Amino acid sequence: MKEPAIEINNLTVMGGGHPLLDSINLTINRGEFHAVIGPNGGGKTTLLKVILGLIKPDSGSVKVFGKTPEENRSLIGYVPQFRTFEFGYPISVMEMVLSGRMGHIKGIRKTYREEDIKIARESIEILGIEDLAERNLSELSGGEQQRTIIARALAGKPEMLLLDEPTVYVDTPTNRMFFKMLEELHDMMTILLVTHDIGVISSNIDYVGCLNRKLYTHHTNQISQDMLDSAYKCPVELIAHGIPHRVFEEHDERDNYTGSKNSGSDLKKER
Ligand SMILES: Nc1ncnc2c1ncn2[C@@H]1O[C@H](COP(=O)(O)OP(=O)(O)OP(=O)(O)O)[C@@H](O)[C@H]1O
Repeated sequence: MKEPAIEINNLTVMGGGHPLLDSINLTINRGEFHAVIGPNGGGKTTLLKVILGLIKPDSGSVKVFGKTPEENRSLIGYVPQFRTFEFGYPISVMEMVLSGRMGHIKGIRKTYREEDIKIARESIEILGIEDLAERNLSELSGGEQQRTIIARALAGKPEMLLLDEPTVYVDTPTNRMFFKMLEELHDMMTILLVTHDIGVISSNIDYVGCLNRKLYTHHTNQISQDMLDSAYKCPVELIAHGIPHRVFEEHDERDNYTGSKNSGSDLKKER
């Protein structure tokens, strides 16, 4: 029987007098890989923060592995947006990854134990960045920094990984490696990835949701133009099954877009 990792029912979150999330329903079962796409400001980060228990719903309910988000937050590994990190600090990769153990050390004096160091090393190995362990974070490439902050999330020994715009600062080859790595992580845990970049949606994702205050979940990893239209309200790039295979809708800049023009099968150009 399927065990829900996340169960969200009729969730509404208000901000500035408006709904930031409006009557959201979402179930993610253990072991699934979900992606939520949507435009900037569509509510993706807000959704992740509700799952983490950092933002309280105005109405509706959220369960994380059957309990409140606060009760089970330690089961979640959170990879926040890159811009929330200060990579200029003189801190090594190992130190950064070890900081992911903080929540697991009891007491006021936070001293890393041998077990913490062992788990941090394992996380570094999973991400394949052993060679970088003693390097300063500020010297690394965007892709290497990306691996480091994911290793930090893994150091908390999560059962689910939440990733917020994980590919913003990485180039296409790094993106491909990133998805290969996520595929491997998917064998170990449940994953929810949110992004405004539909180019990151790959064939190993089980379900795609489109979020723009309201959430539309699709039981497919193929994004259709209608799905995008409902979330973005304007023509955007469409990616077909598999990362390198991109399809673009014809887009006339002079058009004032008012709604759905093409179905997925009307797509014409291919690179
Ligand atoms: N505390 C708040 N009060 C009022 N409005 C807020 C609050 N927090 C966020 N917002 C607004 O809610 C909307 C959703 O923000 P959120 O960060 O969830 O979007 P997002 O989809 O993650 O965007 P991006 O892709 O740009 O990161 C934005 O318009 C933002 O300005």
